[in-house]
Amino acid sequence: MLSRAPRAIRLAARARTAAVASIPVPDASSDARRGRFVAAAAVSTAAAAAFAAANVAAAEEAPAGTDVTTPEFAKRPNVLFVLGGPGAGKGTQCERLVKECGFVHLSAGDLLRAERKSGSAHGDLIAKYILDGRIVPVEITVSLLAKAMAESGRTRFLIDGFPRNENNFEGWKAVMGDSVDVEGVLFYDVDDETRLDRLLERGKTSGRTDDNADTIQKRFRVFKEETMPVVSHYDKLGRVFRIDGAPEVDQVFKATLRAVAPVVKKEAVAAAQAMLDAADSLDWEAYAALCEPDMTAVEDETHGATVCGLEFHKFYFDEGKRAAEAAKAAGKPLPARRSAMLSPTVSLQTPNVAVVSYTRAVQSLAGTANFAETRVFMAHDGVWRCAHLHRSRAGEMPAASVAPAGSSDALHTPAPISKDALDKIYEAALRPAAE
Ligand SMILES: Nc1ncnc2c1ncn2[C@@H]1O[C@H](COP(=O)(O)OP(=O)(O)OP(=O)(O)O)[C@@H](O)[C@H]1O
Ligand SMILES: O=c1ccn([C@@H]2O[C@H](COP(=O)(O)O)[C@@H](O)[C@H]2O)c(=O)[nH]1
Repeated sequence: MLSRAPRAIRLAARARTAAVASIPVPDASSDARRGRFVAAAAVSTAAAAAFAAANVAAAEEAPAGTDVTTPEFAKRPNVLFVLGGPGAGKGTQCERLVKECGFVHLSAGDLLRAERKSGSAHGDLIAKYILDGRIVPVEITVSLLAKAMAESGRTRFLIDGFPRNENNFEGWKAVMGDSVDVEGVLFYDVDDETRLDRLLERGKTSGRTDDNADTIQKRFRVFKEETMPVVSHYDKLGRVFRIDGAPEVDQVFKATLRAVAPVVKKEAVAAAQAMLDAADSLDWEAYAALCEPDMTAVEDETHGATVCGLEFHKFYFDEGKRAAEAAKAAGKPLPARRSAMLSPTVSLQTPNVAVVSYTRAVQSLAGTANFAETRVFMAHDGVWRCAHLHRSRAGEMPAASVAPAGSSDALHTPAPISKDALDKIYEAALRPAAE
């Protein structure tokens, strides 16, 4: 479940990185090949095999049954690409997002500079490309990103300064496939003149070989000609969060927080849905991983009292499991339950506190019961946990008079919620009226 995700990502990325590392990297003179997706095709074949191997390995390590109701989205890391011309303030804003929202910041440029310094076999090549303001072969960059993502053990990333061109974009897709959710692009818009001033100023102390007037002009040209088409691609998909990066840093950060709010809200809804799935499948381990240890709760079962801690809730999981085992032993139909989240709204109190309210419709053969639920979530290092739950019964409908024959067994394993259904949930959850 959620707590296991980083391990699965680690396994997948380890295999991917190994596959990418084995791809020969052309030397700096073979520029004619760049931009024609040759590298991407090479990455693709190796990565496909690596992916299959990593996914099998991850599945083999999974405790039996824990994956039954984990929606796909809950297992995948979220990625926001951060783009903008050189000197637009990407790194500055990412640093603030790390501090205030628990994102992991991976600057492709920083990773390349570190790789160069590490004495890697690609060191000279990287140094030459950076000095020329050109884009380093995608095999190197993607493998560094995949490795860093895996090593972080986390699931919420800002990938800064990447993808820099179409070839980068194809290389990323070939290696990452559907294993991550790219939420979109944070795009910092700042005119050339301002950025040039900033970079020349930064160049006085940065020690960067490319913070000089000559290389800066080359970088500006590469940005316009190669990176802007990637931004346009995401623009057409409605996935560019455009931010005016010209005002002072604090003001830009306010706009940045507004831009990331939909992504943050989506995560909170996903955490709530994962809790419902865990409850339906009586998966205590998964449920507990989504709770603060001192979670408070008011629900019909507490008769108006506020309970604190997890023991109260664990009782129902333990008893539910016992009832299921007893039913199985007696050859009776297994009890089954499935929850759907209806009309969710999310209110972000801070970037790390979200109030998720919805109607929970619980289906079982005994009938359908609706509950009004509110869950308050807190994020630590980008991981959401429930700090408070309020549930009230909101309506009930008795069982349909005729249940389809044999349906009880089929229902025992609740079907994972579909991507389409989730998209609808998110659409509803992210309506501005929720604020
Ligand atoms: N809003 C701002 N107003 C004024 N200066 C800024 C602002 N944002 C960043 N800076 C300064 O501009 C310089 C470039 O910022 P930063 O390194 O964040 O840009 P970047 O987009 O990451 O650049 P690059 O792509 O070249 O790495 C830094 O010296 C930074 O302190
Ligand atoms: O994906 C990438 C990112 C960076 N590069 C090279 O590094 C420099 C500096 O990048 P910054 O984002 O400004 O730190 C860039 O001009 C490229 O030469 C890259 O090739 N691919």
